[in-house]
Amino acid sequence: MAALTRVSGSVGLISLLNPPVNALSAAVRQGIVDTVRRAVSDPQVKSVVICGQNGVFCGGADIKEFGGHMSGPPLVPIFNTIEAADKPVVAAIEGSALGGGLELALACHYRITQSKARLGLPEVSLGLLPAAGGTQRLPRLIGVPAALDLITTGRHLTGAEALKLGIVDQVTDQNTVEAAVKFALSIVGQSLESRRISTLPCPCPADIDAFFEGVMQRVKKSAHGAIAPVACVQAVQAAATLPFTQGMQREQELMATLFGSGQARALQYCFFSQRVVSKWSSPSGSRWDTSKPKPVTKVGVIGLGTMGRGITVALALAGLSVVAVETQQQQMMAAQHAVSGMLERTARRRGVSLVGDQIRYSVELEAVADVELVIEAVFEDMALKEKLFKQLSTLCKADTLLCSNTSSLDIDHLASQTHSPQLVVGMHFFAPAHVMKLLEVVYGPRSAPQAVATAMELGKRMGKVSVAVGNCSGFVGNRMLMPYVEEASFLVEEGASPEIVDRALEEFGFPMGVFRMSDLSGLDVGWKVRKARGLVEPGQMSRVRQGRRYSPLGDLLCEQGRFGQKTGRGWYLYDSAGSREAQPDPWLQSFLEEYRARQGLVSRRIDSQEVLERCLYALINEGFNILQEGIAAGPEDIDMIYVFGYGFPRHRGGPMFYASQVGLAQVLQRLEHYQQLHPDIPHLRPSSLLRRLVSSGSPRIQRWREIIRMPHSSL
Ligand SMILES: CC(C)(COP(=O)(O)OP(=O)(O)OC[C@H]1O[C@@H](n2cnc3c(N)ncnc32)[C@H](O)[C@@H]1OP(=O)(O)O)[C@@H](O)C(=O)NCCC(=O)NCCSC(=O)C[C@@H](O)CCCCCCCCCCCCC(=O)O
Ligand SMILES: NC(=O)c1ccc[n+]([C@@H]2O[C@H](COP(=O)([O-])OP(=O)(O)OC[C@H]3O[C@@H](n4cnc5c(N)ncnc54)[C@H](O)[C@@H]3O)[C@@H](O)[C@H]2O)c1
Repeated sequence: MAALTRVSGSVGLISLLNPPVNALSAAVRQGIVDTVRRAVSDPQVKSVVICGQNGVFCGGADIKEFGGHMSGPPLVPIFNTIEAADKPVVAAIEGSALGGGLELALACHYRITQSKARLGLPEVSLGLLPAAGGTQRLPRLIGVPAALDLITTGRHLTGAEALKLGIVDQVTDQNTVEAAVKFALSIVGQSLESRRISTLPCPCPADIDAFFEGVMQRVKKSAHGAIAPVACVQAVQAAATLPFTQGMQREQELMATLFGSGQARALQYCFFSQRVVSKWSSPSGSRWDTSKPKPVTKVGVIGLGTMGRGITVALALAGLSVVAVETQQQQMMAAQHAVSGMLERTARRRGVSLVGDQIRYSVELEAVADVELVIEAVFEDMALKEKLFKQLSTLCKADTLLCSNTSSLDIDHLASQTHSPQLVVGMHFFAPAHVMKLLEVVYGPRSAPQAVATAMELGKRMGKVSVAVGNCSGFVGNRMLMPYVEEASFLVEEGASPEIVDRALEEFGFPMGVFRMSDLSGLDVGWKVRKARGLVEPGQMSRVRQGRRYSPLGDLLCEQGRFGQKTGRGWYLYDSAGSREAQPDPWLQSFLEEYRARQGLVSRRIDSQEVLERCLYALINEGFNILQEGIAAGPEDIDMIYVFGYGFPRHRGGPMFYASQVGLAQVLQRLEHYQQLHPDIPHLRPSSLLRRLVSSGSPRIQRWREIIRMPHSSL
């Protein structure tokens, strides 16, 4: 899995071969040991170049090996041997040098890279740290602050950025291996003393203790309970304060604490799930590998409110031409201004040039007549959308895909308004649409495989994690959110405060609890939806609606004009309208006391365990219903939707993975317990799929799809 050839007379060229990313599997590691030994002992070899075949240097350790028994030679001694070699070793980096791949390059004496190659130490995103010397060599090479940034965020750099930071010695736009071989020939016989990074002193900031204290505080705050970023800081601190050998020992100790952790398992599950969801399939049998996307270069966006603006920016940044239509003149002007601002800021942050001239604005719907795909983002009003889809179906080209950004309305019904229902799918973006990574692609029974494939491909071009899901009210994400939010309100009726509920969820790892989140997005949004569903009875306090338990608390707050941050009060109090600093509101406390008294509710103490169980198990239970109905193809789809769209802590793997870690039998038992206490709450009734999985012995999450597909008795 690694080959040695002699090129240009005296250069030993070692090529890693393990497609697609030359991951450092046991066989590759053994290959490196053997080829390095041969190259070093061959008198005809004067210098060495290490490269990867097929245009990729190395994607790091083989993550698939982490789940099982690790065999084969370990990386640390291999890299130490390379660094200690008395012949110059040059890394020729094409494609990617990530994780162990970059650590291999850091053990070499020189690094030459393609300008567009991706370099980085992304182990933290897998719940690990760079444990083949990365935490000790990188700070010695580029200094502590820059190394900390890369190691604690895991972000990737381009070759050009890596050159600026001093990680590589040369960047080329020519053939990288040829450039490296030429370079290797030119340095034969030169001293390697200053090229062995492990022997260099570690450049440190002045007051090192205060510096690390500050860094640790910042990292802990943004980690939301993830342990790997904290361990990364500790490892770099060891590089800054200890000799290399002791630092390496500390790196290994810290890695040992992370390696078998539940968080590492969850994060590695997320890595593979993100790839699993791109391989979509639908119950009708259409699949990613048999459905060819239609080429799309020009897209129409209808409605330039909150969502339409972000979608326009996302499309333009992906290099597509956009025709943006808004009927309200004033909105149009505001939208043009907002889109330019978003583009400028994003372009500046990404270091790319502006792409605003690809957008054409119009107040006439006819402007989209020649686009290949339309994304509708007008008000959430079925009558309005029906009319629009009828018009679009007539005025667009016969093969134009018509997509809706609706958050909950029936995609099949919209499709039925058009001449070609097979060309209609949902493209459900999340706000802000140019930032949020999630895209739910909603197919109906009549959607053509090509329509789904095209929407999925377009999502990918915009850098989204696209998940294909079936059509139902709220699709996957919002449907599961409903029981979660409802449970939170029930808990407040029963005696909790919004602060108690939010604190428990934030300690679990959500960036915001239910109530802070509702205040941010606006209480009126849910109010409108409940009104449309006929659930709102103005001024009424009844706790049963449409035959099931209902909490009117949100409606009562809206009736008081409390819409959240935008009005300066909602579940919390804010200094002023638009302010973000949430304070507990004494008014709300007395309002709740009065409410409970009028309802005859006796307030009780509610602890964080109950908050987590009631909110999360209700959400998870709905996830099982969704899987059972085939709305999501597998647990990975649900988990990626929650991680990328709803802030579910990635280090918990998503709701379904979390349930598998808690134990399905335990989740079932607690749901049964709460259902007995609250028989009027239907979403606490355990899903029959959950029961089936438990009676099948609670198999690993990777096996759930088999059980879901198995025919079963409905008794
Ligand atoms: C490389 C990429 C950027 C390429 O992206 P692209 O879009 O082109 O392709 P895909 O992402 O679709 O990938 C294609 C295909 O390849 C699979 N794959 C990718 N990378 C890997 C990998 N590293 N390992 C395995 N498989 C990989 C991917 O799954 C796709 O296949 P699929 O079938 O799913 O379609 C991009 O792929 C990417 O970003 N890859 C990951 C890069 C990364 O994160 N690298 C870091 C890996 S971790 C690492 O390197 C650790 C090192 O620091 C070494 C540490 C040594 C530790 C050894 C263990 C010590 C244990 C000590 C504990 C002791 C405990 C005790 O004492 O008990
Ligand atoms: N806001 C969110 O967080 C969010 C998230 C996901 C999905 N959505 C969905 O996206 C859609 C739009 O939501 P929004 O929050 O951007 O709404 P919005 O009220 O901010 O904007 C809607 C825009 O559509 C325009 N419009 C109305 N009728 C039109 C027509 N016939 N032709 C052209 N423009 C027209 C309005 O003037 C307005 O500018 C809704 O279906 C909503 O459910 C919203």
